[in-house]
Amino acid sequence: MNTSNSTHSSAKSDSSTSVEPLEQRVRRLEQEKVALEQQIEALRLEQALWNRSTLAADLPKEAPLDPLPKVEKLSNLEIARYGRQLILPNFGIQGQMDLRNCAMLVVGAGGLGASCALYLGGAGVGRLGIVDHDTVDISNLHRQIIHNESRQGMPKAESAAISVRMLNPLCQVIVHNLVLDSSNAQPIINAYDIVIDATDNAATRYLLNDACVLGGKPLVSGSALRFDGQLTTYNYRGGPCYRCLFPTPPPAETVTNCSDGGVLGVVPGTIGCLQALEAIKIATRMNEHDPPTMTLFSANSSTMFRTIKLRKRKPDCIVCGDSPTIDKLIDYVQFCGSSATDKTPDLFLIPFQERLTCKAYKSIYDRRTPHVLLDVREKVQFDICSLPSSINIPLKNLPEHIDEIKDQLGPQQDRPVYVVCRRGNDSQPAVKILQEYGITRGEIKDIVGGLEKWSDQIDPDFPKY
Ligand SMILES: Nc1ncnc2c1ncn2[C@@H]1O[C@H](COP(=O)(O)OP(=O)(O)OP(=O)(O)O)[C@@H](O)[C@H]1O
Ligand SMILES: [Zn+2]
Repeated sequence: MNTSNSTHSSAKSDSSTSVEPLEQRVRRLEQEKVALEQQIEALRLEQALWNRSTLAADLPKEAPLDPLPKVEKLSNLEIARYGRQLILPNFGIQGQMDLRNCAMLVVGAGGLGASCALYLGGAGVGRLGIVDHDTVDISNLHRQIIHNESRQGMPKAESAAISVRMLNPLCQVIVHNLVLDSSNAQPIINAYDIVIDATDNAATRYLLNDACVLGGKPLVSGSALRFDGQLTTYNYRGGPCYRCLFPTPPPAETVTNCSDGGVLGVVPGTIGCLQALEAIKIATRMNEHDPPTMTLFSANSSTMFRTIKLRKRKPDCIVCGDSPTIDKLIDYVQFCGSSATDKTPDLFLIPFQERLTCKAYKSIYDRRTPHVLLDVREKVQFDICSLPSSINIPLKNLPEHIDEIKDQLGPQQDRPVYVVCRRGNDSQPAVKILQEYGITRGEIKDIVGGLEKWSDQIDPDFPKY
């Protein structure tokens, strides 16, 4: 051991004193130049973070219709960066080259897309497209860790691209700051090898499914809500497409999003990581012969993960079957009854004369007119914030608690009842229920726009969540 070491070091010192051949010197300097250029690029990105407009202007905005240039050799910088995964058996140089030569599209830079895009960028995907139409909001940051406090109001696709480029300047990131819909999806999807569905709405799920079937792309799909998540790869190696499993969309009113249902931040973070893993496995052909599966995650259960084997594609599926009837993208807003941008639509279930504006309620409140203020949100929300002297009975429990309201109506049972909720949607069916029970001789009205509008129009100190 000692002997061999000393031989090595003496050989080294010999070579360091000898003159380096010109050709070798040129090669070495060229490599150093590339490494320095990459370092300059990383520093420039860091500096540009403080100058948003410079960086934003610099990001590629169009779908790259040119194919990703194929490389056949990793640079020394790449070998240093990806060393820990390069030494993995069954991954190695070939796996890294496969990633380097792969273009992936992450649709949605929200809860799922945040962890997914960061891990894909970090792993060394050659080209990463990021689609999102929305901007960064403070309420995103508990889970969408690709964004940060200083990027509030910035387009999410841009913010996500900055984070990925700062993590790994070798990954080419393409920003698609747009609503992906039938008019633009197909050429964008066709420009990538693998598509990741990190969105949150039915219209986009069906759109992505059909575009991936028509474009022949695997679709790594994830979802997360509250404490639960789900992961499936569609349209891959003879497995089913999303329509094979879910031929019709759920009724729009039964779909809950994170804003209404809540979500624990690490849940989409976990599913997003698994989506990145699935995409890496596809790109590098790992576990090629595994059957198609659906993985269910539940943070609340002791086992947490459950994997179900899926059947092959359905021969009678209208998009991936033997005789498909869908041969181009359709109107997914009409098909699903809701659009990608409908966050929480305002419902109009009762006539306007049976409703109160926030300003009208404020004057009733200021005049101290006797009344009952009924808050029909869930208790967990009522505990966050509430208006003074309101009573809390959640909408779903209302029929069993009618007597509690009657107790508040005064000796003549004639006090008006005003109903409030978070956004002015649940308060309307509550008014209908109270009317059916005929609980008061006074008026029954709800507050338009609910507590969110109260915060916007009356009391800016009232919290919004
Ligand atoms: N068709 C689409 N085109 C572009 N972006 C989309 C499309 N559909 C969904 N998205 C994006 O996917 C992301 C999904 O993220 P997530 O489920 O975490 O919800 P969110 O809208 O960020 O948050 P919240 O529901 O709390 O307001 C969002 O950023 C949304 O803008
Ligand atoms: Zn199908």
